[in-house]
Amino acid sequence: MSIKIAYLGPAGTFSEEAAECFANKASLEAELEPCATVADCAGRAEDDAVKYAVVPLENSLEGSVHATLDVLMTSLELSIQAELVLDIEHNLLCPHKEMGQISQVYSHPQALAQCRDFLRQRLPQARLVPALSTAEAAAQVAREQSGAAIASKRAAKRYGLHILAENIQDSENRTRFIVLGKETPVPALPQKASLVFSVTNAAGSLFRVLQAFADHGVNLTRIESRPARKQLGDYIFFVDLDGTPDDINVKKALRQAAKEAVVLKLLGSYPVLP
Ligand SMILES: O=C(O)C(=O)Cc1ccccc1
Repeated sequence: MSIKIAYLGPAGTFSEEAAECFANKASLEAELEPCATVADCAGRAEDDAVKYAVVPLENSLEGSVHATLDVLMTSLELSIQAELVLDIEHNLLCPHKEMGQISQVYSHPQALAQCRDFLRQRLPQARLVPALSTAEAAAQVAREQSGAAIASKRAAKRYGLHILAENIQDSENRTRFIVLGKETPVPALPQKASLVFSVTNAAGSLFRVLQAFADHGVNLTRIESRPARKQLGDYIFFVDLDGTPDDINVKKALRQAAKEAVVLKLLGSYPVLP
């Protein structure tokens, strides 16, 4: 039986590639459903219209995708089911072949930022215009027959655009995608877990939460702060760690950390897909 997977669309995005990759690795027969925003993707999974939502979380050059952190922070039902990392190659796509005529470059804000050096050197005069996704930018450029888009080669093919420059990202460019859903994933090696917490605004409060992981020898692989969206200076913290809450040391560390934090929520414990 085929299941549905939502991804940040339209067709031709890196999220579509990640969703295909996840379906293959998990041997799922899947129907992929494009959504306009990360929040829409998560909403489809929350409403049970799809089983999974595949969204970008973090990029090696540009850091976190805030829309995804916001979904993780607010969603009560979704947890992280799996993660996968993709190499991202960006290209400059255009309806014509003249680099000199480009006055606007459209793309997802992360893609524009990942190609900053190229844009500064080769198109210093161009206005950079954010789009909902790289493929949405390609579709718009094809529709309007003006400007250029930063997107994949598969988007170039799909929307009938010329590739004016290949491989234009600043340096090694990898993106971590997560699979959101309502299931409790079946343990497989290696495992990671993600959590979010807040602390009081007092000396040592963050230190004491982190100390819990150090005390029990749990390796943290990422820490990220985001505004708590209450008042200026209030933050929440996202942490990833090696292991699962089934590991005794992780369990103890989480119990100790939860005592020190104001709130602490587990976002999922999941396999890292090779
Ligand atoms: O816009 C896309 O294609 C996405 O899937 C989001 C994104 C943008 C830039 C790098 C990786 C993912």
